[in-house]
Amino acid sequence: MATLSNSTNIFWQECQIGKPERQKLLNQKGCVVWITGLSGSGKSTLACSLSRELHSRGKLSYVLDGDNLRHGLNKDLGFKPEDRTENIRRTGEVAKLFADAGLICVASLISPYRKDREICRAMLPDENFIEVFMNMPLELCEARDPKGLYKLARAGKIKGFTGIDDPYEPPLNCEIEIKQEGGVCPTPPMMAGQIVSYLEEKGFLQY
Ligand SMILES: Nc1ncnc2c1ncn2[C@@H]1O[C@H](COP(=O)(O)OS(=O)(=O)O)[C@@H](OP(=O)(O)O)[C@H]1O
Ligand SMILES: Nc1ncnc2c1ncn2[C@@H]1O[C@H](COP(=O)(O)OP(=O)(O)O)[C@@H](O)[C@H]1O
Repeated sequence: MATLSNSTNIFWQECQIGKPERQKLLNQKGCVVWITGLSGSGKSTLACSLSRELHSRGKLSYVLDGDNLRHGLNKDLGFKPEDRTENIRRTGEVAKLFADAGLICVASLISPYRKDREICRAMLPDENFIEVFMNMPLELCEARDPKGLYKLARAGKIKGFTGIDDPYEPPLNCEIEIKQEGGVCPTPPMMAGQIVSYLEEKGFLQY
């Protein structure tokens, strides 16, 4: 894997059309909504529901889904800790570009390690990184098991599976937490509504 900061003699190029001009055009503020949680916790479901809701309001978003990125940009990476770290770093950099483009970038990755998420947060002004924790119990995720991966992990056929034999470090100070109420999971539109309310309140849905 390439080491970081290997380039020398490079200079930052500015353009006359910058983030403010793009945000004005779109009438919204670019930011990153970073959804973290166990496999099966509902990250992709929330990302898609949120993107649909924003679209219906005339707001431009783009979803960066961990599974999808691993089909292309991150296809050279596996699930060893250092590969996950690089996966999150690259996604953070791409998300930063989308936010700079003026979009509401929705990143949905397990992103199990706190320090990796903090590195992505530090790439942006703090208020522009909105960390959403899918706080669903492992038992629920495992019961859902839509891809049958927990079953394989329990059988020892997948090694280093998050929540089984690889750690998940919950956020300590996320902006939004999605959790069950009275043992019931909010519906996808309800989860998306929670994020939209936050974005509205913080002024991201207008410029
Ligand atoms: N060992 C192991 N641990 C966790 N997940 C695994 C593993 N192997 C494959 N998968 C599948 O990969 C999806 C997670 O990819 P991510 O890029 O989000 O993972 S990470 O953020 O780098 O940890 C994850 O997708 P989601 O279920 O949507 O979370 C799994 O389908
Ligand atoms: N709010 C919800 N209520 C009920 N089922 C859900 C909810 N969110 C997700 N699911 C279901 O749980 C499973 C895992 O969701 P998914 O979005 O793929 O999770 P992740 O991306 O975190 O792996 C899917 O079968 C999905 O339909």
